[in-house]
Amino acid sequence: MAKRFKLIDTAPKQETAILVSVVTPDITDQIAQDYLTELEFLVRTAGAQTVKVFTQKLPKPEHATFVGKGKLDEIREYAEAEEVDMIIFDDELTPSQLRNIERELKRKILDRSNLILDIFAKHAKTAQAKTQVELAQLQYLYPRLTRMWTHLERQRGGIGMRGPGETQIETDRRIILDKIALLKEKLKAIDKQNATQRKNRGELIRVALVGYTNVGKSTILNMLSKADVYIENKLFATLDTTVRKVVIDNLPFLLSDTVGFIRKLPHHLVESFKSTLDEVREADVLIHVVDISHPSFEDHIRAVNETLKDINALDKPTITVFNKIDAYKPAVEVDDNGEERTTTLEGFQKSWMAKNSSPAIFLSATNKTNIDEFRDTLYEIVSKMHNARYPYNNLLY
Ligand SMILES: Nc1nc2c(ncn2[C@@H]2O[C@H](COP(=O)(O)OP(=O)(O)OP(=O)(O)O)[C@@H](O)[C@H]2O)c(=O)[nH]1
Repeated sequence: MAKRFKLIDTAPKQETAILVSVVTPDITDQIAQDYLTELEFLVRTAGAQTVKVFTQKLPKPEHATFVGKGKLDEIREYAEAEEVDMIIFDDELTPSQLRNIERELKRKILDRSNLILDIFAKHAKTAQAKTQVELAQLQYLYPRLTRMWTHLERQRGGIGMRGPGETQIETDRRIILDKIALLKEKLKAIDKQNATQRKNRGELIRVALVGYTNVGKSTILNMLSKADVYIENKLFATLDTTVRKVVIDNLPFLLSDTVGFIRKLPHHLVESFKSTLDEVREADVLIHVVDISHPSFEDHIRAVNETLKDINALDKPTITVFNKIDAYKPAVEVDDNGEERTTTLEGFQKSWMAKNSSPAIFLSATNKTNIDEFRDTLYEIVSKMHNARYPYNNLLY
């Protein structure tokens, strides 16, 4: 008798997610929409699929449950009917909000911080990035420990790990605090090692690429150094600082790529990634890359400048590179009289130049448009610095 085989689908099922955000009066609808689009991109980068978005306008997020009771019921009904795997909130939830929401919705609950940490964990490659992510994860976990202890106990081998007179939670708190202290020590040692490495690289002029995530920094680094840097249309493809020696017309300098910036970055993450930004802090010149095809690129510029200000790097000589001009879409705005105003690329360029004195280049790394102009500008700035540093030996390598 012929055997009948049943085909079994072995491909892992993509997890589905509902996104939830609160729109407060201090942000415009456009910004609220932009945050959601960004969250959806984060979800995709993490490997899940967004199936529904819930938003609620509130003066501020509800203290106990982030959104109101009615909205929570709506979310629960939808999640149950459609069997959605997880609900993701667009802000960092407090430990008690997380507990309350979990009790109500009985599903996996994540927040923006969680999601970013997860993506960072996947992308971390060097010891430094891995240590930084682990530290941030533990700092996130510590105040939310109540529901996590069983997991930790299991990880540590369960019974027998407890100190004298400690409850399980206390044991886990101790485990976490010990681990946090250990990771901080490890990071300090790595930082020291990196500082020595930076010193040993000699006195070449140092240029750092900075910018919002996914703007094309790695593509530009590649283009200039012909290095094979990992490029992907995902957020935070670059977590580790990459440094390349670049030579333009006999002029050598160092070029580094750093972690992309993002709004609403979890506080712990900013803290633990501060040392990654040493490369930026110690650079002589910054190349601030902007994705001009993004509808909120001006907001991104502000977010990056705020971080630069935080690390005292805002006053460094900077070239602003408006990348992706091939994909620029003229912005249409309605003015106070109800008239539509279209900002063309040329129009924006003119108004930017009128307001800013530092060099700005409009280019497309993909189509190689205006690359020579960019190289020339970079050469001019770096060579001036190089010559000032080595007045008697211009061609020092
Ligand atoms: N249309 C267009 N896309 C570009 C251009 N330059 C880069 N990209 C695309 O933008 C995406 C992100 O590029 P990356 O170079 O990885 O960006 P990044 O800023 O290093 O990203 P992070 O490491 O995530 O911060 C990729 O899909 C690139 O192919 C450009 O000039 N035009």
